[in-house]
Amino acid sequence: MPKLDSPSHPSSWNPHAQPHPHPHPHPQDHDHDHDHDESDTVSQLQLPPFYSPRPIPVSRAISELDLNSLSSTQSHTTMASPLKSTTATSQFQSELETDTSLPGLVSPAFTPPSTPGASTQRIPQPIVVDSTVPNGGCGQKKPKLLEELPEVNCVVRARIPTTIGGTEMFLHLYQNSEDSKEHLAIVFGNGIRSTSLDRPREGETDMDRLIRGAYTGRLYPGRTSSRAPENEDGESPSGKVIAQKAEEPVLVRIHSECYTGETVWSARCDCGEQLDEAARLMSLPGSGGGVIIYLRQEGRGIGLGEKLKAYNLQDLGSDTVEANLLLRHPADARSYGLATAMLRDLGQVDIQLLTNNPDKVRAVEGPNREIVVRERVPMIPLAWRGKTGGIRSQEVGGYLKTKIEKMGHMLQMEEVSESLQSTQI
Ligand SMILES: Nc1nc2c(ncn2[C@@H]2O[C@H](COP(=O)(O)OP(=O)(O)OP(=O)(O)O)[C@@H](O)[C@H]2O)c(=O)[nH]1
Repeated sequence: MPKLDSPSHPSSWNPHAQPHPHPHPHPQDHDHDHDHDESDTVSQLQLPPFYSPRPIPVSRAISELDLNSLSSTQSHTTMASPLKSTTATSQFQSELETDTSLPGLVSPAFTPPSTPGASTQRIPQPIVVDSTVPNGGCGQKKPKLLEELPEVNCVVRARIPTTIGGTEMFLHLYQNSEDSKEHLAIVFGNGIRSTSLDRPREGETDMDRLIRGAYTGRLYPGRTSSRAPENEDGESPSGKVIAQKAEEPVLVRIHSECYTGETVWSARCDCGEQLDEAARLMSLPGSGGGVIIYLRQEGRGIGLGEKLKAYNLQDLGSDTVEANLLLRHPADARSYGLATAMLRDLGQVDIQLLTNNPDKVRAVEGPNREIVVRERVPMIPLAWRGKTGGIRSQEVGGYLKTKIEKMGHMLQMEEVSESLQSTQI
């Protein structure tokens, strides 16, 4: 039975407490997939005193960063040669191929942002990764994983026509053996099915199956059978369904909930933009579709309330990692075992992962490499690519800088520097 959530943080603080070297994890995350060595991180940090964070405004703190001293060659991707993606869509592929100045594999160089009219419409090139070898393009850290994957069960799915060029997706809602949250799989493509959803339930009727989404083909008024007629082609009169490409790794994004970035227009992070961009790529004609695993681990697993406290600490001068530690949480309290189990349930074992986070690559592969990440597609902020609609703020610049410097995210630092310098609040 799913366990109920319980507060993960003591209600009272010890004003003399230092950031805890082994902070109490989020209840969902007791498998400690994520192996940040917090004690190391804490000892390396020049943390402000608990009750007296740096008494300077965050905007000034960021503008005072020594941007020139930042390494522009930081790289975690050291595979020997760029391999052309086997999975990119025809449009995706042609965008890549026409871009003759595409970045190299090791440290992709991107168009400096913020030059009006200089938009190149580039999209990031997939990078081959291999977690079984050192320097395989996904960091060195071995995540601590549960020995067995959690159980997951897709209880319902429904067709959702989207605002993204009329493309349709199927929203799958899961229950699991680890927590009581409603984790989701957003599936673009008509060939991807959930094994647990399709499994017959004792005593259910065809109408029960139709209502919980365990049908083939399409629903229409008056339909009574959960099995589609043989000749049904899966097209709807109003929507576009992306056809999955057989035998090719599907594009996957594992996304953690961010109420602030996805719902209330926060410019503190790039979460909303990343979700939109993942959906856009999976909606491209010929893309083969894709899966967004949407995990309810708000605030890197510490919950919304604690994240809001962390934002106040950030306004008082801490960065995103320091703020978590000051609140006695890990820098990152997330795990990805549920994502691994959900992807397996959806029949996706070879994947192309949209991420900059090296720990995600290793963690989603699971304790016995139940999933294999074949390629990583970097998530380059739109603003850095000269695209419109990208998030520009001092806060997001500082946030990305910290993710690169302290969390090992595979983005180039010089781009953050340029982005920060050109920021208009
Ligand atoms: N604690 C904390 N969480 C934050 C902050 N800003 C964003 N988040 C959370 O960070 C998470 C971002 O998750 P993702 O975008 O899936 O992943 P990521 O680790 O950034 O890696 P990518 O795959 O490269 O995007 C979400 O759960 C956000 O709510 C912050 O300042 N503090």
